[in-house]
Amino acid sequence: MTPAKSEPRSFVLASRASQLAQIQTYLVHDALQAAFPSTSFGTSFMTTEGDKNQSQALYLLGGKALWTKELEVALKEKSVDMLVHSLKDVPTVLPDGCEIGAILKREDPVDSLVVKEGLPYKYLEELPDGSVVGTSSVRRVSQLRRLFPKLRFLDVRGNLNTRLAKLDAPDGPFTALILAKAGLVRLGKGDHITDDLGAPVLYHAVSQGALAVEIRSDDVEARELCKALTHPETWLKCLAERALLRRLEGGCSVPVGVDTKLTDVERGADGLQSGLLQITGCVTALDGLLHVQDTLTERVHNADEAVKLGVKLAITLIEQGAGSILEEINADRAQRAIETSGK
Ligand SMILES: NCc1[nH]cc(CCC(=O)O)c1CC(=O)O
Repeated sequence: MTPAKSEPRSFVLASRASQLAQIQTYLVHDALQAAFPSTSFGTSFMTTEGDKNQSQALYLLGGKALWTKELEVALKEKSVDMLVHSLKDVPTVLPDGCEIGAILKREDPVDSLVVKEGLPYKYLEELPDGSVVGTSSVRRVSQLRRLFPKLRFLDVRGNLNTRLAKLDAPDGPFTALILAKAGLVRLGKGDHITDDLGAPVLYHAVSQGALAVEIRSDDVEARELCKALTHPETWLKCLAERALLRRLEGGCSVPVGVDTKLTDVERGADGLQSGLLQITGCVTALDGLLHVQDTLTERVHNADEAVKLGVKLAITLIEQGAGSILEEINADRAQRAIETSGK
């Protein structure tokens, strides 16, 4: 008896249900479909804990896989096959049985300033003393407080469209917001940007601007498909950045900023052979007073070497006092958790 010919497998891509997440998922979907025209790909969208808890400051919720956990459960249960994430929202340690299959070419990773509709300002320097700048990121607040001590910073939550609506609300408190450029551009809101805030003013988040696909570690077929999507330069840069963050024991909600360059790239017949990897990392105290920063540069030939450079930078930063900044933040977070638990 000949065995029944099995149906060709189809792959379901899943992400959060926010508009940005859906756009990102369709980007990955279309790239896969173009690379593998005879394979069938579908999509599925879900709400995560991070979407539901919109009231608490993000850094108080820190350390948890807020944006990824429910998705990873579905992945492990095999109800979906590939998770599409903003890599910066993906914890540096993945659950057993899950791995990053692809990292796509990075958009510009900088943060951007968006000034409230109708106001005559374009740059942070121009904002009147006491202006309220909205962001939910301790990294942005810490670094900007240091350089702009006369501005005030206020938490703003919700997906990008919600935040932009809060900014432009006539009676709202915000003069401007700081948002990742990549998200705004992907949403088609790049024209709202009044200025880019790159290094050395504002060091961006680890992996900001890069999309990643998470798969089951035992899914050989999905891994093969993912290979076609990975951008080797972005992969090396993001692995170094994630290794730095992992060694600093930070989640997505710590004041760790980076700026990474890969230059002098050597290519061979089977792709990227090596590149000169330069990574700057910084850790800034919440009040902006303490700031530790360093840069390392090395030629790297593979992921392991990129990871080692990230770890080495973390150790250098810890030697210079980054550890005590992060400990203080963890203590502050624990204290606030106690204070809010009674409410
Ligand atoms: N946590 C929110 C989040 N996650 C990824 C992006 C932007 C897109 C990206 O960095 O790839 C954003 C919005 C923001 O920080 O402004």
